[in-house]
Amino acid sequence: MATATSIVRSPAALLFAKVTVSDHKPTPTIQISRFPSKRSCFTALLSSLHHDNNNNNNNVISHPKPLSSSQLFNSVSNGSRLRVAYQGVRGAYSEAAAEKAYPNCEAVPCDQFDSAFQAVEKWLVDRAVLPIENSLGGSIHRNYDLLLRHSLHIVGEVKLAVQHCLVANHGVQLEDLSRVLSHPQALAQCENTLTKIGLSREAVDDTALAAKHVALHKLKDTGAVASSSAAKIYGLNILAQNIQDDCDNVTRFLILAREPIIPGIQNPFKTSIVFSLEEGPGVLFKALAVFALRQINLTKIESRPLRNQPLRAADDNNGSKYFDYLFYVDFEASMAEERAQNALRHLKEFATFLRVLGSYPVDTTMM
Ligand SMILES: O=C(O)C(=O)C[C@]1(C(=O)O)C=C[C@@H](O)C=C1
Repeated sequence: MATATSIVRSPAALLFAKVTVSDHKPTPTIQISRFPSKRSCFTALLSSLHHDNNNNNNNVISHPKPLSSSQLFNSVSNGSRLRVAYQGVRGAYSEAAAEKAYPNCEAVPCDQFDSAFQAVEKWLVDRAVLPIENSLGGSIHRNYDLLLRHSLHIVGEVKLAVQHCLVANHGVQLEDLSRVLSHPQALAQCENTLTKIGLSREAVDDTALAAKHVALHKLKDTGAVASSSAAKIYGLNILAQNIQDDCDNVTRFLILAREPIIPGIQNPFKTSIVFSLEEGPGVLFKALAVFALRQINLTKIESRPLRNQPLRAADDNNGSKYFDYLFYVDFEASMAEERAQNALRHLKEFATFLRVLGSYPVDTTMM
């Protein structure tokens, strides 16, 4: 058996972990070991689902189970097809995004976004495909925070048209439903429709997990907002199609890898950066001007709290406090272009922190 041992750097703790990568072992069965505990009323429901998963007592719904952080040391890559981690269970939109990015890949389900980041860092998979923003629901803040906490590189983006269905068990009518389960982003994208129907909403980790739960527990009063492929996988009936509030509902996913790609100039490229600034009048204006001065178009700006020092006293000592922010900016230029290099050199002169997250081809499939 050929094995390769590599040292992988865990940026969060600045620790070094030893990971063994084998290219001959078969892919191990990946199991759920825990569910997040954030949503209290839903915890019992989720743990019953967990129990069902582990007993594997329903062969209609026995699919590979998501990778959790605790299993990351026990799983190996078989070295054949490209392995692409996504968050969710089979039938999630993220799985479809992974398959759109890499049509012949082995899509590997992970229970949390963080597990997908770690799976790449520990060489268990080759890439991760994770949602970053949606045209209706906005940014997926958790992934912005994780991008900084981990040291992966953005090597591409993929845009996916998201068409939600209201799904339920066969024989269940719309008027039988009192609540609906789904991912918070999916619920937000269908806000108006769900309000009109008058259904109460409960959040779960992904849309396909919602469908799976409704099917597994043969629920009669609860439906799910999920994809038509999730309905098919879990044997559910589609009560309504295209229920998102706008028919042009697109989610943008990032493709993450251990190594950056060499930026090109032949195709349209985009670069993602994160930086922080001193407090003061016009500082953000000055930061954004480094791009405007060079005719570089910005496509996205997001601010997130700088977590290790969220509050700072004002210089004038009048007792007021400022929040500290990180600014995430996407701009339309490749790092191979001189104007992009000059812009970042200029920004570095006054930014208190700057990191290039990746320079990668623009997904032009939905333009
Ligand atoms: O729940 C899923 O199916 C996902 O893949 C997650 C997710 C998201 O996080 O935004 C992906 C696409 C849709 O916007 C809705 C949910």
